[in-house]
Amino acid sequence: MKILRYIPWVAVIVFGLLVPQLLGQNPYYLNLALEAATWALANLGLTVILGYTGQISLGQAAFFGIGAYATAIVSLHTHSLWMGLIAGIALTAIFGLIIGLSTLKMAGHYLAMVTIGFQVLISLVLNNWIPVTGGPNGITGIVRPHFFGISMLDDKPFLYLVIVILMLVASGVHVLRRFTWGRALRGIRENELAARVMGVNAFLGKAVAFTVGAAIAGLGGGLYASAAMYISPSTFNFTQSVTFLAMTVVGGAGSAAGTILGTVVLTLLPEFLRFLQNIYLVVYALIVLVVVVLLPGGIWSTVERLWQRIVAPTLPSLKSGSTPRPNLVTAGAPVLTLEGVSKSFGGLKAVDDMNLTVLGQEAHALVGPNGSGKTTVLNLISGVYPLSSGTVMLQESRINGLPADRITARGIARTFQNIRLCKEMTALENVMLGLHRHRRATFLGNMLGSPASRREQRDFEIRAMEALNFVGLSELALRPAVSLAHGQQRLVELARALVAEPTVLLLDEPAAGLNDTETANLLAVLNRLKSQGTTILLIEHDMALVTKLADRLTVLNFGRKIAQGSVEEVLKDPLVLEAFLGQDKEEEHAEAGS
Ligand SMILES: Nc1ncnc2c1ncn2[C@@H]1O[C@H](COP(=O)(O)OP(=O)(O)OP(=O)(O)O)[C@@H](O)[C@H]1O
Repeated sequence: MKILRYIPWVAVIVFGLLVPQLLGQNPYYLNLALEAATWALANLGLTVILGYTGQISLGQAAFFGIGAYATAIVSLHTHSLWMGLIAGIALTAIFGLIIGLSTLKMAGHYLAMVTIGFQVLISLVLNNWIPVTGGPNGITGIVRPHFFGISMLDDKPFLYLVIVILMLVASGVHVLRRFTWGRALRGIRENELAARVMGVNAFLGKAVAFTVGAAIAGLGGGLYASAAMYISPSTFNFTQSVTFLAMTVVGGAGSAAGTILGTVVLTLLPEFLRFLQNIYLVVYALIVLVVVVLLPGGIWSTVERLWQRIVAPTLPSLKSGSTPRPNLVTAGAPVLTLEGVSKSFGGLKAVDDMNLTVLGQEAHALVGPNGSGKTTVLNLISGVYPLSSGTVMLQESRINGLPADRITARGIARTFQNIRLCKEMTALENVMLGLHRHRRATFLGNMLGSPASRREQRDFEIRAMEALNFVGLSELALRPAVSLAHGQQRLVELARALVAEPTVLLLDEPAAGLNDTETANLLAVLNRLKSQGTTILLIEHDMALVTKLADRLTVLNFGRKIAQGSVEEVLKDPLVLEAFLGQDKEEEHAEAGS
């Protein structure tokens, strides 16, 4: 029932608006609620950075602090909290962007170290830049606004204001997750290389995630400063950053609702544990650990799973008869040209002076013994590796030297030998990621749930369903990729490449690991693609499949091209026979020896 889907929204809004009423006039609880609501904003920033994009930030309290101080200082000078908030958001966004830019060179633990360093630096500045920050004494007398003529000096109306702002930001973060940019960020988290090859500029995505995540924390910090009317550096230290991280992870970093839940739970927990006096921190830490270990997706992921059992998501509709269309090029015209392409890894020449021309609408197979450089050729074409020398032309334009996402945008799409799907995302979402290069809606539009974002979402859903239907998997569209069989995962990858409407489709051993039935099914799909005029460059060890599909064949051995031509011609070539027979003999020896 569609109406059931709105119940969580209504429940959240009613609960949020009831909280100030339920707390009555108790100043302690009102303060606690104000604190939790502003912390929840800092944590929503972390949802975008960590939960969606998978980037560790241990400096969220620094962003929160920069927002608080900038808001306090500017609002004290201008007597306007709104001016203060704008300054706070802008300044934290700039700092967020700077940290985000460091992701070009840093990832994982190194990035975590950068954010810790940033946190420590900001704490030092807040403590020691006394003329501006007031040093350890902090800043007092921070203004509270008038809003539509209502004074916010009382905690209760101010709490209402903060809760409304929190809900607006939370709904922005929530809807971002399902639209194009949110999907791209999640793609970066789950499989950055796959996302890049599907046309996502991962560096830009991470920089934007940090900028937006920091700006949201800055907003939270500004509201915190106004709520407390007094700030000092001790509120924005490393311990607070760790607390923010714990709140986000315990609730569920991957969703806005989980983040708010985690913030509420870990704000209230110390209150419930006060009776334990000295050992309450130990118990607090144990509870956090237990939740993190037992519920890796956070408390909310369990709630979400239960909810999906009650309200099962419905399959998007399919337009009958439509199929993904390749970007057609003239049959027989050169489409993809490699000239003098070489790639060395240290002393090893994996590809050596390779020349290759793929013609329009042909299926061209690249074969050769193990380690002969086939996958490296595909990696060079798709921008995964830079070339050591040579050029790669797609029709008239040179594509080597471009980043992978721009090469995809020019018309190259590929699959991988070792399947690279975003495993926690559904098959449908994985395929929709392949449509990233066709996006129109902006990041902000996605967060605001703009009509353009909604239209794009519907259009992408239909196109992705068509592609899944084309490979025979539309019924499994809503299953997480990780739950699909190996052969099905290969077809999802193929569907993901098809929706990009490539000029040239690169397939790296699509039949690897498939049984006979799955291989026959794959061959039928590839033959249908061929009959539509798709230009295909394929690596494959299954020579039966190659013989049935390929128009021409190029053979590599030790990184060098040793033969090229029609399948029949090439398979009679003595050099080719020697290369393959040599390999067979090696394999026989190996088997005899084992
Ligand atoms: N990133 C890398 N770093 C170092 N060496 C590499 C790298 N990628 C490939 N190589 C080496 O380059 C050579 C060619 O590897 P490549 O994977 O292109 O061969 P292949 O023909 O695709 O093999 P297979 O059929 O087994 O997949 C191999 O010796 C491999 O070890």
